[in-house]
Amino acid sequence: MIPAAELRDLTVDVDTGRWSERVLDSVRLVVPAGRITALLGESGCGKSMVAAALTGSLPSVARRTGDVCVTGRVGLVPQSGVTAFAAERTVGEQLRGQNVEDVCKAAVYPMEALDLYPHQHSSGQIQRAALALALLAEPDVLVVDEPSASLDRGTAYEVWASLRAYADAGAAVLTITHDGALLTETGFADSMTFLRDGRVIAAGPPAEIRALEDPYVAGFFQ
Ligand SMILES: Nc1ncnc2c1ncn2[C@@H]1O[C@H](COP(=O)(O)OP(=O)(O)OP(=O)(O)O)[C@@H](O)[C@H]1O
Repeated sequence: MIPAAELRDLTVDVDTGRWSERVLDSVRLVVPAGRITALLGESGCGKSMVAAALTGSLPSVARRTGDVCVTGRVGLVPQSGVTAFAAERTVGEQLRGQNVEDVCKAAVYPMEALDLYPHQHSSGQIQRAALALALLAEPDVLVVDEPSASLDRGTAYEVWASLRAYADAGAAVLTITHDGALLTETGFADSMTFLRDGRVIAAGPPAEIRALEDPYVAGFFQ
């Protein structure tokens, strides 16, 4: 299996001048092509920092050691979809390309909303617009921060199914999520990695992870 993206002993420290913190500590993570790798963990444990490291967008106050290896082009769907768009132009003006209809369908984005400005969307709608925007660029490595956070269960299922199809077409997909239950029920994820306080505390196929008798991990499957 080809690791399209990999973190090797990644440690990230942030120092704002007023406070400093180790936000990632010796993180090892492999994101293979053709697979969905899910990253889970409590709020503030460092998931978005992993996404930032993989997409070359760590904050300026961050210092890192260790290696970040990415093969091919990487795309990011940020946690807040609205940040993927310029505020002063409609989403339709920014979602341009031959495959717009296809990517909107894959992202379950309602095309009738294309004429709206980013801030005129609901958070679930703009998140799906951001996914459509990322898919338009056909990245080899797709990092999606909370794809189903603002979605009802049915729409979340459709979005996950599209991510599954995108991985099956050959891409390496890393998804940050709290939705362990849906992922194991549907079988959409190939592997899961759990972070706690910036450290990887469990990683493996969903069935193995699900069987762990760790209250921290189990909390994500309720
Ligand atoms: N731009 C930044 N500058 C400094 N520190 C930051 C910055 N962004 C995040 N952090 C810190 O890094 C740590 C990890 O944050 P991160 O956003 O990766 O958490 P997360 O697991 O994605 O949380 P959530 O599930 O709430 O989104 C937190 O302690 C946070 O305060």
